Amino acid sequence: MRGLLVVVSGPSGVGKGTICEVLCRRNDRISLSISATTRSPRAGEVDQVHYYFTTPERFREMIARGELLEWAEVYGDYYGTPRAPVARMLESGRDVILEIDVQGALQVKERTPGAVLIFVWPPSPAELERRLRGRAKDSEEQIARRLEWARTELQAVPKYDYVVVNDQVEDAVCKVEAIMVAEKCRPVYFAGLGVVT
Ligand SMILES: Nc1nc2c(ncn2[C@@H]2O[C@H](COP(=O)(O)OP(=O)(O)O)[C@@H](O)[C@H]2O)c(=O)[nH]1
Ligand SMILES: Nc1ncnc2c1ncn2[C@@H]1O[C@H](COP(=O)(O)OP(=O)(O)O)[C@@H](O)[C@H]1O
Repeated sequence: MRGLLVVVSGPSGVGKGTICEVLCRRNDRISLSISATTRSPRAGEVDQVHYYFTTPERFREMIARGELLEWAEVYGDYYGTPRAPVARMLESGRDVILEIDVQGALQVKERTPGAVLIFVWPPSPAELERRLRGRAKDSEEQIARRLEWARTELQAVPKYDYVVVNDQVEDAVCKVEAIMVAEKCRPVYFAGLGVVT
């Protein structure tokens, strides 16, 4: 059976990366898609592991060749999902998580029927700011920009299928796992197996 395509979005610092890492670590049928980006690597980030770090020229080539499932400009840099690895993993039956922004998520929703969109939300605005600062990976200017953008992203929440509040990481991961199990029991998921024609 084809894998499930799950989109995880939410404001910067809410804990998307933390949730997805735990989810993939304990479910060996779930893979995280590696995005391409023109942003510079942060300390500790490894090319081809955390992102495919690339130039704006190369990124524009990928767009022109149709190599990206979706792409968007976020905080002044380009980010996009390489299409081929995602298609390969889904066809082999693996579930795939795209940790991407709202603009990209809505493109996936339009182009990929069956994709499940999950929005991760903080327990409070103050806690979001605390996490963003606690991560200590962004400048004050970058933090202000990310908090401002969080207010814009909030408007897209009704277009998502689910909202998961990330209070305790363990609870949030369990909720994402539960959503994935439930989505795999929808009749539409069995199209092609003779259950739905
Ligand atoms: N549309 C799109 N957004 C992405 C992609 N990869 C990452 N993003 C989003 O880009 C934003 C910035 O990501 P990043 O630079 O890693 O910063 P962080 O979210 O603050 O850790 C986040 O909202 C990510 O979800 C992608 O392939 N496509
Ligand atoms: N449920 C949580 N409670 C407390 N801190 C958290 C929680 N989830 C994530 N964090 C912390 O918040 C910071 C931002 O998390 P991260 O996963 O990098 O966010 P994002 O990927 O959404 O930008 C990290 O320091 C992380 O350890």
